[in-house]
Amino acid sequence: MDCRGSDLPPHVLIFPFHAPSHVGSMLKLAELLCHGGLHVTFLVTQYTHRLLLLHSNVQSRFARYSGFQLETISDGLPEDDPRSGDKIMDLLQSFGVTAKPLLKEFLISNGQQNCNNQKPIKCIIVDGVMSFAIDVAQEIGIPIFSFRASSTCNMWPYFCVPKLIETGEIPFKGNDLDAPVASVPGMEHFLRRRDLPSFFRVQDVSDRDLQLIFNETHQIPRAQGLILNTFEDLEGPILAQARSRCPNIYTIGPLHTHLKNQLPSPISSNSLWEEDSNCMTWLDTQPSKSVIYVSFGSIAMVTKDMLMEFWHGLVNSGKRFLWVIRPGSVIGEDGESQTPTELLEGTRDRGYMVGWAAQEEVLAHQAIGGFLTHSGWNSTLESIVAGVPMICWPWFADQQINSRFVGEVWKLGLDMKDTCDRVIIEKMIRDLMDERREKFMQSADRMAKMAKEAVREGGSSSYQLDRLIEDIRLLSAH
Ligand SMILES: O=c1ccn([C@@H]2O[C@H](COP(=O)(O)OP(=O)(O)O[C@H]3O[C@H](CO)[C@@H](O)[C@H](O)[C@H]3O)[C@@H](O)[C@H]2O)c(=O)[nH]1
Ligand SMILES: C[C@H]1CC[C@@H]2C(C(=O)O)=CO[C@@H](O)[C@@H]21
Repeated sequence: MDCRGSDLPPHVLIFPFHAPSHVGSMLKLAELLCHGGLHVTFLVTQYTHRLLLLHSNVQSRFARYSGFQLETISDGLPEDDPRSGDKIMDLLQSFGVTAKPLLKEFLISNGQQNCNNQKPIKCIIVDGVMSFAIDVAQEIGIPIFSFRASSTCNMWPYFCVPKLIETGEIPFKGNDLDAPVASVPGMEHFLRRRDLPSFFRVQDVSDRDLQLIFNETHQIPRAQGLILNTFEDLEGPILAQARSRCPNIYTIGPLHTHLKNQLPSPISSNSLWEEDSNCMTWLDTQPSKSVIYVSFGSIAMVTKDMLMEFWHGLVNSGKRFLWVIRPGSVIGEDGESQTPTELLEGTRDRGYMVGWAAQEEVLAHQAIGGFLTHSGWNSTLESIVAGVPMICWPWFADQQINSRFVGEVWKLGLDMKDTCDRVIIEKMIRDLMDERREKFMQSADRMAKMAKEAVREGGSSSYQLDRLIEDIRLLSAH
């Protein structure tokens, strides 16, 4: 039987980069599209597939959608390669080379298959850092949308790179990272060199990583549209700038809240590590808003010295803390060093450490009063929705600019970039949790309300998601 002309729903391929949080947010998008009546094939690397089956609830969650399937592709690496966070840019570069021919082969063979109660794939949603898929889609003649997993405030400066070079603002002259940056429209009043995405801190603008993300960003307008995990009330002014380059932007975030609003079932877990649920029991025994939650996401790595600065700062602050130390995230960890007694005692009395937690649930817990974060975009959105003020310790990429927006534009917390010092950490924790708490809580409550409003029926993100689904239907019909 040939299903091409049947009234089956359009069939979309969703293809994320294999960084865990990109897979996580695009799975949320996949679930929203399935819920909206589309058929979805989700393409992940074999490595990610194995971890998803081991630690997430993807299989049970998607079992209710007959039109969903998980397919795999190679990332070209040996199975035992650690795929560690500090190699992420190498992984991104090599994936483009490996995956491009495989994607083409996959799409051609899908188009030749007989009907399996599904139409052939007629639309692609690809990660906004994998523009090779735009080439493939155009060669085959399939419409394609780009999904950039990071913030608009991160993406926009890449569009301004030619201007920044022309005005001599990059590469930076001298060592003053506090010098203002004038050539990113919409950010003139608060952007300093140190706030630009980390790849801008180069001696030479032909630097591989800056060029890589610059090129990826400049390919996005070739797609039919750009999907962003953000909402109009959060990034409106910068979205207006971005629309001058990408006129068709769908702002459908925060995705995790959007999903929860449409499917009031238990939280979707996209974990690639085993979640430690005991920390939730520990949190249940802590007073309201007394605990600072510490996590640096799925890519960041810290040295042992940094780890010790954080540990001293946390213990010396006298506050309770829940700290995620992801397996493999401490550089050179051999487990042999002696931990000072005062740290062990301070942790026993007031702390809890885990390898991985159910972060959305943690942030929503009544005991959480602050978040010491690396300012990854998903963590930032999750904190915003939970109304939890942040201390930002950006590690790389978009985190440097997200943290500036958190501290200076949205007034949702403190920016601690470019230092890792126990005294500063202790002081910032006290500021966030005690001295300046009231002020941060006011802005946090206000922004949390706007985020929830955006995904309600009639809200901006809800409207944009409907528009996206409708556009996919229209474009896939041809
Ligand atoms: O114990 C934990 C720690 C984290 N998370 C989840 O992991 C995700 C982390 O995502 P994010 O905050 O975006 O950080 P990264 O994993 O570092 O994400 C990469 O991808 C993001 C999207 O492009 C960028 O914004 C980041 O800078 C980049 O490092 C979030 O959904 C968290 O809820 C857990 O579930 N449990
Ligand atoms: C793989 C990382 C390099 C750049 C990507 C990014 C972005 O600029 O969109 C942010 O953080 C990362 O996850 C991506």
